[in-house]
Amino acid sequence: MLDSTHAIDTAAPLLEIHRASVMRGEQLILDQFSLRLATGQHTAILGANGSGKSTLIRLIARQLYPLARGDGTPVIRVFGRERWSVSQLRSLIGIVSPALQLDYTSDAPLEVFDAVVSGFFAARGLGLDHQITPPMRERAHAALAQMDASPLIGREMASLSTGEARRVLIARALVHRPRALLLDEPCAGLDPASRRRFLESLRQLARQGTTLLLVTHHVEEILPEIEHVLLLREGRLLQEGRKTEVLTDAALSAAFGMRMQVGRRGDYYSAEVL
Ligand SMILES: Nc1ncnc2c1ncn2[C@@H]1O[C@H](COP(=O)(O)OP(=O)(O)OP(=O)(O)O)[C@@H](O)[C@H]1O
Repeated sequence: MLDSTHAIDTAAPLLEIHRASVMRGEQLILDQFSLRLATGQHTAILGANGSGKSTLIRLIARQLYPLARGDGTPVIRVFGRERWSVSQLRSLIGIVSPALQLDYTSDAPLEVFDAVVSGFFAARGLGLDHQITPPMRERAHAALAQMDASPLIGREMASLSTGEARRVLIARALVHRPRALLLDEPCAGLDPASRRRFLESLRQLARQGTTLLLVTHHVEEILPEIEHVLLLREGRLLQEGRKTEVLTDAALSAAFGMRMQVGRRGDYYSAEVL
């Protein structure tokens, strides 16, 4: 089925990674990694420090390239297609990472609304050649409201708290109404109450139809809506499947290299080192 706004094949998986290997220098960082994400299949990728999570995100964001395969078959496809421009890709999969946050909260002046609306131009802020149309303005306001970030309009990005800046950057990614949001360590730096409030706003997005791909070290951040979990270890897929099958003491202990015990608190999971 073709979607007229993006000319995409909506019957194809949203994201397919087929046996991707990535080298950095002499080191193989991702080793034959595969992932298949259907629209609506909220997924968590869990792994210890150095397991390859950021490398995977950089691969999806096209900031790193996989080793070509001898048979020429595509390693990454989005809605069944290998080639997309970076701006087309952003309008299908929004990405929010700590690296992006660092860039947007640096000292170079940038006002919150400008940061969000400039998402339409894939630019860090607004330039003289950027023509903001009324629908763009409206969409930027709606995305800020969706993330409870409207009161921040007028503030400088550099003046925001970690959690506030993250909400604004998610709003920026949402201006395109992306099919999926890839969130790298979305709760890093948040206190426990802010973390829970933030997770609840992500749940709203998931319920409203944005497919979430969450990359994290923390089992506690796996939203109830996420049913599909991948465990990464040393650049390889250790285990993949339904949350109830993957979040076990044995699997987490293997992923993190230490004895761990999984617990449940209401709709969320928890894990502690024994
Ligand atoms: N530019 C690079 N050159 C060489 N090795 C690298 C480079 N970038 C990352 N690595 C190595 O690749 C491995 C995976 O790193 P990556 O940052 O993807 O892990 P991660 O799971 O995101 O870790 P963390 O949770 O600490 O952010 C690590 O062993 C790291 O040292």
